[in-house]
Amino acid sequence: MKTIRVVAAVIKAVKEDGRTMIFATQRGYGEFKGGWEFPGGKIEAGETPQEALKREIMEELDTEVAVGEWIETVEYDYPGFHLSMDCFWCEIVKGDLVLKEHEAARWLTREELADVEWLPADVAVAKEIAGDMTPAE
Ligand SMILES: Nc1nc2c([nH]c(=O)n2[C@H]2C[C@H](O)[C@@H](COP(=O)(O)OP(=O)(O)OP(=O)(O)O)O2)c(=O)[nH]1
Repeated sequence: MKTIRVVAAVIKAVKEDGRTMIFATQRGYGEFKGGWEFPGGKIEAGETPQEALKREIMEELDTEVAVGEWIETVEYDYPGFHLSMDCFWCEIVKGDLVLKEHEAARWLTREELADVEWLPADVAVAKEIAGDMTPAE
């Protein structure tokens, strides 16, 4: 089966009340339209995952991110292809997260991470991230 190598940004921000929020986007086109994901895309030849991620977030959201720690690499079999997806913590350096390709976006608290319809490959990542975040007091 064909393998698609993708990189995804788990963009976090600390809000005024001290809570950490995660940015989730809803796909606006294609096979998975309507599903929720972490923004990102396919790694092109010659790119490091970090370079691909910075490029994709600039293209999709008009925003510069700093790519931080690697979280995990998701390996998932879709009916037509195998997905290998590197997930990284990211923070916004500059920009307003303009939705150029996505249908919608939400900032989610740890508790809200279970509230959106994640793409099949993302369900486990969302759980893992919730486990890494500090619960609300
Ligand atoms: N970006 C992203 N893609 C994901 C996630 N979960 C998941 O299953 N995918 C799948 C959907 C797509 O089949 C593939 C990513 O492709 P993409 O369409 O975002 O990549 P791209 O921007 O380079 O796309 P394109 O120019 O070829 O349309 O990975 C996720 O959290 N983020």
